Amino acid sequence: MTDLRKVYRQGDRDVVALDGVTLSVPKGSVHGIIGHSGAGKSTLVRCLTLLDRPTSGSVSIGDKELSSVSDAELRGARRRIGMVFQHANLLDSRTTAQNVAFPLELVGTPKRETAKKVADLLKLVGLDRFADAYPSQLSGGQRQRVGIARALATDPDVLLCDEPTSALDPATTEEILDLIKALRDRLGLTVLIITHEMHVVKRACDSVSLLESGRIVESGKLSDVVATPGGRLSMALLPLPGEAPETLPGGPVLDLLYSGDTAAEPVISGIARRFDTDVNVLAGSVEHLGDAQFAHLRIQLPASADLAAIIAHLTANGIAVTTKEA
Ligand SMILES: Nc1ncnc2c1ncn2[C@@H]1O[C@H](COP(=O)(O)OP(=O)(O)OP(=O)(O)O)[C@@H](O)[C@H]1O
Repeated sequence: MTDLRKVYRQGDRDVVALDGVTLSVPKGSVHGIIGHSGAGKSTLVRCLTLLDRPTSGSVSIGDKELSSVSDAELRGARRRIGMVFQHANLLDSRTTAQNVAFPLELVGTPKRETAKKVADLLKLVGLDRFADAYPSQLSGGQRQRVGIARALATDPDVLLCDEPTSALDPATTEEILDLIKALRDRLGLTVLIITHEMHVVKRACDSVSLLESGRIVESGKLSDVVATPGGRLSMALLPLPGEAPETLPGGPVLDLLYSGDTAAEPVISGIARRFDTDVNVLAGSVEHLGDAQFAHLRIQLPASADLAAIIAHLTANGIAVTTKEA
């Protein structure tokens, strides 16, 4: 999407819901868009699914621009994006198989082809034994699996997931996110997950954008944004406990941010030995993101420590250091 703007007219004033959103998601990757209520997530979903026309800017998949297609081409263009909703939005009077078949019926797919496709999709999402069950007989996680199978029925290039796990318990959330990643691997899908929950981003995404007041204010690979000292996403991905003190009498307080390779080194004992000093760990957070481990530590050194030399040593070892107190 390029320079996407959406302005709503409300009475006599304009509400800018999207204010120049530009984002390119590589094919086959899972990208999270995270934002608080009112950030513009729903508007973005509506513009991406072509339910709403952006005021300006464009949406493309591959080299096909979707936002400027004629009304006649709209249905075909929409099929390139499979949509997964917070609540699976299944038709209660239809069985699992009939729900998945629904988008195929809409485009007039022959019955035999539909039956084969539905059987394949149900297998793919692990629901082949539930083909004849009705939504009321399924758990929330199973219903969401049906929703995902239905979204895949028209062989989309992109899976757009709007708060796909917000209505699920933590264990089911993990199952569904793992399924989405497995489907990406298997089908080469490009996945966009719109969410307000950071754990969804941690679990499922390769890259992430922070949407705020209709703008993307930070964006990048998870491993890059987490390693940006002071970055909003970094602090949200690797938070320190709320009560961690920023200043303390007795000596300087430092925040250290480091990743996988460096995390293998014993950073704290390394400083203690090398500089013959005490190191007080005030707070810490360690996360596995993708294949790598990231750590965020807040430490305090004695007033007598050689601060400049310690910071130079840490920086030389690839550790980002922020001084909380001079
Ligand atoms: N149809 C509309 N008419 C006028 N203003 C709108 C309309 N839709 C959205 N807005 C405004 O655009 C801004 C973004 O809203 P949007 O619903 O996209 O945010 P959101 O991030 O999805 O929030 P939530 O998670 O609460 O749904 C808000 O200020 C909202 O009031």
